[in-house]
Amino acid sequence: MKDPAINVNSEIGKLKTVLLKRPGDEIENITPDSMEELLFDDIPYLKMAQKEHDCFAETLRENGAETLYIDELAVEALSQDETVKQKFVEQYLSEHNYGEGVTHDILREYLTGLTVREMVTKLYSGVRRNELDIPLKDKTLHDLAGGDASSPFLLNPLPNAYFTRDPQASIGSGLTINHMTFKARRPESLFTEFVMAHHPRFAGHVNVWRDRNHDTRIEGGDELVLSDHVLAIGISERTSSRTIEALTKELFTSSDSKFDTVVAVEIPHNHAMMHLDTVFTMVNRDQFTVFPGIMDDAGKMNIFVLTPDDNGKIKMEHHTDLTETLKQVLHLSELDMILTGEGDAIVAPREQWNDGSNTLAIAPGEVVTYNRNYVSNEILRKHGITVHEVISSELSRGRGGPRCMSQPLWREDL
Ligand SMILES: NC(=O)NCCC[C@H](N)C(=O)O
Repeated sequence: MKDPAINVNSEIGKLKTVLLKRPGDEIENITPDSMEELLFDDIPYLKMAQKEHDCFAETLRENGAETLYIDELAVEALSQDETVKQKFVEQYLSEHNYGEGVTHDILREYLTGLTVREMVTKLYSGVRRNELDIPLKDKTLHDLAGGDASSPFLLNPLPNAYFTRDPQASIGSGLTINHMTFKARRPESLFTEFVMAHHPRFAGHVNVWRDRNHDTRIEGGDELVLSDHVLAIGISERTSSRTIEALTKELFTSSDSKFDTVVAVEIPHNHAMMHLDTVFTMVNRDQFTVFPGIMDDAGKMNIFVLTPDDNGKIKMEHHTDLTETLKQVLHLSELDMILTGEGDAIVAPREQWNDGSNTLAIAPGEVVTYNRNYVSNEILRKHGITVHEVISSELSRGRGGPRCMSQPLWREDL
């Protein structure tokens, strides 16, 4: 790939460019009734969430990272050409089961009548049923009866969009554009698809290792780039073993990829630990954070190391010790595994719930974390890590931390 627009060969190389989404009106469209379906445990106070997010973004900029916003990139990509905008709207509607009919036509007319910026903002925040005037005689059974019709939205809001880690994942000179697990998040990666295909900064400059047009699931919170040839991928609530196998095959066979080892790590399937990065992150060349709750009482877990064999197939080894496995694949003689909340029976799960394990490395040994996880932050400092704390009362209500809120697009190579 000539002039790649993405360069991510580690979890810890100095962060130079990162993709974000500032929380917007989509947060105001969460209600107690829709909260669970929208994957929130509470309703954040938007003004404060925005202040906190601005503080996060400012911390990244102060430390040398360029911040790009996915909605801005989408506006630029969809403004390239009227046909791109039309194609995007058609696909967005068809993925919401408005393939044809009066509601489809009214929504299409409404959305394409907006400026591209208004349209993008609107799609993130959602379109309410009462915003559009659909005459009763034109309503279909789908508009009137049960199911979806009981929702106040024709197009649901996308309140999880500020977790930019998940709809895609940068790996080497490319990315995966993800088929996400829950309906509430699936539209998010359509924005990525159009940005990568039509934005002048990215079009023709990224390898797409796997696109979103698959039935099997994967999310970026499960995809960790441990080195320029080793990936860790969570087998989780959100990422299936079938996807991991297919992605591994693609990475092992593509001439643009240097990856030759995939460490598939099985984690519990639940909302507190929905992705690998909610329980395990890399903070330095030989230092990691881990939430001990992912292991059994003997400290064991299921880990599968995938490598190419001599016949162009994939061979697999079963391991049970995370530290030993990492030492082996990363060729380290020693490794420092830092326990979230120091492994305390109360502090560790409390801080993990508010993303105490979800650190974002901005350079080797330098991380951004939520200030509320003060025990884990102190432990990190004791282990020699530089910690930049950001305010976090409202952002954490969406169950994601600094790593979840950021998609690195460029890191300096180590
Ligand atoms: N990488 C991450 O762990 N992202 C956090 C995503 C939280 C969001 N509410 C979700 O359930 O998808």
